[in-house]
Amino acid sequence: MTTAPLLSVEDLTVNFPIPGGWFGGATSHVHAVNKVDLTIRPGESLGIVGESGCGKSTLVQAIIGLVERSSGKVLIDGQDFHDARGKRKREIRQQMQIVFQDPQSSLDPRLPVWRLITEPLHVRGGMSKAELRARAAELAASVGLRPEHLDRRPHEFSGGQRQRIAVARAISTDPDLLILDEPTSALDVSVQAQIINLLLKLQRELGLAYLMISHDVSLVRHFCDRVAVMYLGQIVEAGPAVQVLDSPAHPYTRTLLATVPSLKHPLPELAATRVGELPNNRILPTGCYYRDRCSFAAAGCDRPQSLVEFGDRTGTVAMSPSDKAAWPRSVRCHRAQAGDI
Ligand SMILES: Nc1ncnc2c1ncn2[C@@H]1O[C@H](COP(=O)(O)OP(=O)(O)OP(=O)(O)O)[C@@H](O)[C@H]1O
Repeated sequence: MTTAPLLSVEDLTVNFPIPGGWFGGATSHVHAVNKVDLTIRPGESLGIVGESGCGKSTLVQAIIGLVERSSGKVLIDGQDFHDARGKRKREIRQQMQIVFQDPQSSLDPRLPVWRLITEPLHVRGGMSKAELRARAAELAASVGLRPEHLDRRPHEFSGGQRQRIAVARAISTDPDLLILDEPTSALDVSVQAQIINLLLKLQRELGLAYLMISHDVSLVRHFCDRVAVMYLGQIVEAGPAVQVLDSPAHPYTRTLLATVPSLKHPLPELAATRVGELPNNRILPTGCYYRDRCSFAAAGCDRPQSLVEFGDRTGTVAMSPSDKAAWPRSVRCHRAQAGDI
């Protein structure tokens, strides 16, 4: 049995114009997100990993409508929320909420906790102050805050508690999907696990789907069902998190993982990068975007590479018999597809 996707992203592209031309026009563009396709089913969690500047934040901000897409579609339950208008647009938008990295800057310091938590409901309208307070108390309890916290201001809380407030606010509209933008990276290590456990508990209780971006590959392996690896605005490899992160296929994924000492790798030689930094994303390379940095580059890499499903490198389908067994692995590298590397 397969479940229809909750979120479908099709061919999503975001180019930022760089002003400087005649009369203030754009002379060139930053190609931040390049033709990304992804899906998330109800209750599933997808992690996006990749080095700084690869386009993770822009991708999720384009999905939720915080940055303008240049082309492509974002469908929630089959409906494109960018094309919807008025009340319908707000309804679709409320199915997705975002939790940012830094709770300090995402919470208005002037408001008490009960108002912060119920801000999205306040904006939606139709609830009395007493109803909002009652809902705030329920939400606070579900994230581990106490009733006496409701009248305090954000500065009276620790970083971990502030992130609990941000999570309570994000779930206030009963969304189906939470976007988690590095949700624990601004927190002390001792507190990170508490927030992750809270998110896992809420996922079990509320059936939430998560789209998480993170630099922390070990966290993504632990937290997410599936992972997509981004390089220069493209997804270069995707599949079940454990399989992709334990036996990476794309040379870039191997390089990324070679910098994570806590992961165990079955491959003897992981690092596949010869030289260099993330290339200039104002002028996209022809052919494989990773070609100039890849020690496996060969004939054929100068042609554009497609993200193609391929056989499981470990030879097992790990998650049978659940729906998750249907997850394909895919890679954007013709040499990996052919089993050459
Ligand atoms: N508003 C903007 N105008 C121009 N370029 C931008 C803008 N926002 C992001 N970029 C560029 O788009 C590219 C992708 O940036 P983005 O922040 O999405 O990457 P990231 O993978 O999230 O990085 P990090 O992990 O450091 O947050 C970068 O080259 C960045 O400089």
